[in-house]
Amino acid sequence: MTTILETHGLVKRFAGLTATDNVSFALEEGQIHALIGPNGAGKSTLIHQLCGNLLPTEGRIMFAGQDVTRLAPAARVARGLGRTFQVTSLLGEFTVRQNMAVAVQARMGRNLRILDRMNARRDVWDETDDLLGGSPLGRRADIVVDDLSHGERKQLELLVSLAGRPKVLLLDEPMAGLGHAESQEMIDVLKGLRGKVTILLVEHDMDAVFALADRISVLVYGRIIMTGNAEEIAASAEVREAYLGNEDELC
Ligand SMILES: Nc1ncnc2c1ncn2[C@@H]1O[C@H](COP(=O)(O)OP(=O)(O)OP(=O)(O)O)[C@@H](O)[C@H]1O
Repeated sequence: MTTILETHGLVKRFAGLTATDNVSFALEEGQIHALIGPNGAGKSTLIHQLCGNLLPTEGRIMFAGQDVTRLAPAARVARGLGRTFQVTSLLGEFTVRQNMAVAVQARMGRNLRILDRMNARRDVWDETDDLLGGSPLGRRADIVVDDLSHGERKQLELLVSLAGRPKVLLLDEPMAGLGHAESQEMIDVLKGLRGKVTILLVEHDMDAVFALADRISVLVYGRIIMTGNAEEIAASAEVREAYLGNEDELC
């Protein structure tokens, strides 16, 4: 297995609080690796350091064999470290298909003053339609974003990220705010990405985590207390202890 993203002794301190406490972990190419932990465990702080929104106090982040610890967020995206909910938000008055085309064109490095000119760009539309064709959103391609449901927007944000052809996708709570049917559809969409893109998934929804993750790391008070597969994590007394009061979450 090849490690694509790893941290070495990562530490993030906020005043007196150590939110990331000597975290060393490895994300293997092709896997879906979930990061779980109780509220306040430091999951978002870790993700923010990986995508470059926060600088670590100590330690190193390696991506595709290179040290990216101090690289700006956009430079990480350009190297293939993608994430959802990034700065580029959806264009509410444009259709799903137009939003996708903008994302595809942005990856191709072309001008973002766009849609009229893009009528001439067959390659942009071809790739857009390929991406949409493999998604449940394909049937909503001509709907404007403002008319999409919350779950459909989340799916579109994911697809927009994929248009950047990331090597690794950092997903921060993709199930948040979704109803049961929408969550199930998102799980299916993410299952379809297995083997195509490496995913680090931060998620509170344990059904989704256990349905998707090849590996799971458990973060508690800023430290990774265990990494293993779903069975190992579910069977761990230490992990159950960490979720005390929420044990049902781990069923
Ligand atoms: N900018 C900040 N300044 C000070 N403290 C912070 C900052 N960001 C996060 N923290 C603290 O760091 C700790 C970890 O927070 P973080 O949001 O990373 O946890 P989390 O695991 O993502 O929580 P949740 O599951 O509730 O989203 C918390 O105690 C939080 O209050």
